[in-house]
Amino acid sequence: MPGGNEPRSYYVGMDVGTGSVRAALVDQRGTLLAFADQPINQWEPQFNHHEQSSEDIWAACCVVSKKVVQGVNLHQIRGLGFDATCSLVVLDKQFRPLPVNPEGDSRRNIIMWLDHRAVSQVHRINETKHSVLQYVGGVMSVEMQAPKLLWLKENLRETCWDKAGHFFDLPDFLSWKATGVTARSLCSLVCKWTYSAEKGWDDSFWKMVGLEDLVTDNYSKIGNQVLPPGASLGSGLTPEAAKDLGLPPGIAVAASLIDAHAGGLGVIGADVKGHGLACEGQPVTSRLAVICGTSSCHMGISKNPIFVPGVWGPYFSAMVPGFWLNEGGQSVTGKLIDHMVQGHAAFPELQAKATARGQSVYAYLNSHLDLIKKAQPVGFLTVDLHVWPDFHGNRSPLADLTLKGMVTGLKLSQDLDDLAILYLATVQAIAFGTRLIIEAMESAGHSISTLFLCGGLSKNPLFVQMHADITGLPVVLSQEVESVLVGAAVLGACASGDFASVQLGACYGLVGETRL
Ligand SMILES: Nc1ncnc2c1ncn2[C@@H]1O[C@H](COP(=O)(O)OP(=O)(O)O)[C@@H](O)[C@H]1O
Ligand SMILES: O=C(CO)[C@H](O)[C@H](O)COP(=O)(O)O
Repeated sequence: MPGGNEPRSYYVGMDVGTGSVRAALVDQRGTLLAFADQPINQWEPQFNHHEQSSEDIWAACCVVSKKVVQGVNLHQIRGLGFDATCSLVVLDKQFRPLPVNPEGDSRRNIIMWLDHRAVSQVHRINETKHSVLQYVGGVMSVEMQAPKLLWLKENLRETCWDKAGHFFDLPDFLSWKATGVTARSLCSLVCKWTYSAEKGWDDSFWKMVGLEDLVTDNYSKIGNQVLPPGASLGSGLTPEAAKDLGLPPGIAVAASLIDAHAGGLGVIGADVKGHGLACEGQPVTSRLAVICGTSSCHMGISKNPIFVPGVWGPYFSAMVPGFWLNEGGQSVTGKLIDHMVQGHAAFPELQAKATARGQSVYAYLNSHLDLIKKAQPVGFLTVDLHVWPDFHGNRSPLADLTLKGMVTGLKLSQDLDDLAILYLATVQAIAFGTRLIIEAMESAGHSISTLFLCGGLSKNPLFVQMHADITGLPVVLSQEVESVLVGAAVLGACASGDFASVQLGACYGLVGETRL
């Protein structure tokens, strides 16, 4: 399809991350032509409760969509794809927001992916040892949907649970909002809801965990029409949504992806020829896509199912059709780095100095580390200071939400040098966490030769370098930094029929830079 000088077709990708909504206009060669972002609200009404508003998120989608198509011939826009975090959206029978909080604030109708309120619920679910748990690494995460649903039933029975008509994963809410079609994506249901691509829903699981009411009406509240990512939904964009988004009514809208899976799709098929990389000529199963933003998600695919204790999956066709997927994860990586840096006594000084130099605090810290390192490489500055990064539990491979963070080697001083070294130790701790996940995946049967990084943290050269140094693997950065958005646009391209599959759409991501 690609080729020729003038792009014939455009596709819009929409990526709803934790902190902001991003949109991109992408052409049929996978080139990103326009980008816009818009922050979204987050509430943390109490510790471990993280909430958002579906109306606030949709409004942000409308802002960024209109921005990226400014000046474009709307008739050339062929498709729209969404990816989003795996947050839980709650609507009543008339699709109106319902409160997920005891305050009854229905603006806050989303339980976010990193919310850890449902601890006792997930403990009871794991106690059942139900067979579906084999397909989430043996232990269900508190961040998945069943524990949160059980929490709503047990804690907000009258104000939320009994009134609820629809429980959506956020990516599926967005595609419903765009098309009026309540079909769910195979990606979200397989990865976060225990749905099996082969067998569908398992009644015995929902009954065993006390959510038997979801089985009634053939799972109407959580989805009984399931489509592969990239499938075209209904009659496409509704006139109302088209007006909201500033896009042509009727354009194809794709069944969605979770954000990490869109990022994985956006990079894992990249053309690596000519860079002398270990993975050149190797199967795509030798590549590990690491989508590193607020959290980090480690996406490895295989032709046959691989059961990795403590690593989510194996999930069939949840990211690349026809492949099994294992997803390792670290719940807080960017968020942890922000937490450590912003909470340090020297942060005001850092902020002032970075601003004076017109730099981000991370660019400033990276250059400060180069300034204070001695004869040895910068990584040796932390020889006496170490961080254990599980401040929000361990998602993979230990799969233990009770674990906490730890710092050892602190002194009485709290100056800018101390902050820089603590920042470095945190980045290294995250890279060691990635190494632990890779070791678990390889012991179970994966064979990984190259890391493909994308997401906000991939823009931090120190973060990338520490991943290469500590895992001992080459790290590939794609030419297009917004790979998650390219992944979302690939969905729209596939739904439009211009590409026969998401793989074909995704293999035009190009490698721009490598690090060894
Ligand atoms: N240029 C950058 N340099 C260093 N860190 C960055 C950069 N851009 C984003 N980040 C970090 O990445 C995280 C946000 O990741 P991103 O992928 O943009 O968002 P989301 O997690 O919402 O999808 C934040 O912790 C932020 O500090
Ligand atoms: O569990 C997830 C993916 O499977 C979450 O959606 C992801 O961890 C959050 O992404 P981000 O860090 O980019 O906000």
